[in-house]
Amino acid sequence: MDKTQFDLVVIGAGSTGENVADRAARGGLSVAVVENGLVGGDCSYWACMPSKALLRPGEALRAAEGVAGTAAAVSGALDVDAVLRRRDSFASGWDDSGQVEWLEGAGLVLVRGTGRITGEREVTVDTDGGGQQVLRARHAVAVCTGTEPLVPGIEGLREARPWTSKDATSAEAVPDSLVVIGGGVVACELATAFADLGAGVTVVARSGLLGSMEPFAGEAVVARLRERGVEVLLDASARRVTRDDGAVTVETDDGRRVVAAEVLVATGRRPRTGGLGLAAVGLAEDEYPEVDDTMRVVGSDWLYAVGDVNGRVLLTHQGKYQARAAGDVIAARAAGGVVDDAPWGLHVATADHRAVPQVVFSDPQVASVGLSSAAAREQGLNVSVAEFELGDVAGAGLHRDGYEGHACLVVDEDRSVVVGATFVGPDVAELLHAATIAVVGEVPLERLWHAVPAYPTMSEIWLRLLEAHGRPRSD
Ligand SMILES: Cc1cc2nc3c(=O)[nH]c(=O)nc-3n(C[C@H](O)[C@H](O)[C@H](O)COP(=O)(O)OP(=O)(O)OC[C@H]3O[C@@H](n4cnc5c(N)ncnc54)[C@H](O)[C@@H]3O)c2cc1C
Ligand SMILES: NC(=O)c1ccc[n+]([C@@H]2O[C@H](COP(=O)([O-])OP(=O)(O)OC[C@H]3O[C@@H](n4cnc5c(N)ncnc54)[C@H](O)[C@@H]3O)[C@@H](O)[C@H]2O)c1
Repeated sequence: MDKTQFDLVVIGAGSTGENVADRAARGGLSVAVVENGLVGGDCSYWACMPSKALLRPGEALRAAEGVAGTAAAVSGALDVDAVLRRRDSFASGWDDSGQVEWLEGAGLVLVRGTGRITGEREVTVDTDGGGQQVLRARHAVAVCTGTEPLVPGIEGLREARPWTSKDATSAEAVPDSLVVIGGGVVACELATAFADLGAGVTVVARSGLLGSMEPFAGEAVVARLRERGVEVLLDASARRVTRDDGAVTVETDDGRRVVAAEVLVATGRRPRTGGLGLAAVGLAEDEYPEVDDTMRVVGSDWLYAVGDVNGRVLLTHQGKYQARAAGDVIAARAAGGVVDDAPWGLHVATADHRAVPQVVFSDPQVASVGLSSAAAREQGLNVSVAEFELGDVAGAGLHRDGYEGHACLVVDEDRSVVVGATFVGPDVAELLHAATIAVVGEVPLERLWHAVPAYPTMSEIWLRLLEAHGRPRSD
């Protein structure tokens, strides 16, 4: 085989790129994967895994402290060193040899270096060894290069050498104090983690927290952070940042000053497309490429953009879901086979539009799927919202003394189906998939009344929410 010619060339071996490549190879294609960092990408080394490894010990401690009887069995604070060493193991010590072994075992060819598009179906790699290799794709090129932190143009911020989520998730030590700029998922999770680990944390958010979710979610996270001694400044925009004698000062536009050892910027992401050569194929270099539901770039018959880089949904599980569709459709198109691109078909990522599940591992956890009530109304749906206090469910009371939590279902009354759900409270993450199934399956409320939650589990929240909504008549 000509080593420079493959059926598919994938740029980026993160969780998305790995899955595009694997699915296409299972479909019979030869695949090269180009990676200039660690095989496995952000999720494995600087995002999901290390951040959750930093958060889990605090959760476990709170769980034990929250039950009379076990509370007496735990004393003292977290063992920070042990937490950091456990985090290291979840990041595989930032060594990707395990993932490389998997990749090669799957029959994929790894090319280490930085790839860029230099023509139709052509990728030129500046290899890690210092040379260049030109890879030609018979059928398709898939760009799976992810996103990078967006550092806003706040005066002095860049010069103050801020932490990004990459620095925070791989931190070797816990700073005495940390100021977090931003109010989204990264800000909430990392503020929680570093507060658990003993840092004095301040959050500076220009509006509320978790703004795209149901308002009660962000409000609950703010309340708990404050209860635990985190200073949360809402409706506060960072105006200027300075670093002197090791300390960082963040000044807000209403004149407040926060001094801390480190500043973490958590203000969103931008596509990692710089230098990728997208301009050579008529696309903007610094924008999320527009794709159809098979992840093919609009206007092209060979270029795909999958996962974070297309900006549809910045979540590992959705990137992998897109990857399964894209890998399969690339193989199908290469074979001249049938393409099933109707909504919910084999080769499309329909769930991206209306059934995305997400868990924020803050304290309390926030788990949501589908549309928020505000988004559903904006879409013109005839919406009703059923709400219930999770703490009033027997299983939740057993789970933790004085359990506090809240949940809601967003119902499209015209179709009598659930289009969104949000659960807030300790350990609600595992409640979410039932809601995802209800939303994706468009299960009529009439039928949901027959899905009986076991007693006494937290899942009885479903029964209470259905009762709060009222039983629909089936005639
Ligand atoms: C702090 C944090 C926590 C998160 N936690 C969660 C979570 O709990 N759950 C969840 O679902 N999502 C989470 N996310 C989001 C998740 O990390 C991303 O959605 C996911 O990593 C995207 O995967 P990807 O493969 O599309 O991109 P990436 O993981 O970014 O992979 C892209 C790969 O492409 C490589 N690359 C880039 N350019 C080139 C080039 N020109 N040539 C060669 N290689 C290149 C990069 O080195 C990288 O390995 C979190 C994000 C952050 C920041
Ligand atoms: N558990 C998870 O699933 C998980 C965890 C972490 C991250 N992620 C994903 O990673 C992505 C990135 O997360 P994120 O928190 O960085 O982004 P985000 O979009 O969730 O939040 C960005 C925050 O920064 C604020 N902001 C934006 N520009 C600003 C500016 N100039 N000044 C001050 N504030 C500004 C926004 O108001 C918002 O509060 C998200 O899409 C998220 O879904 C997921």
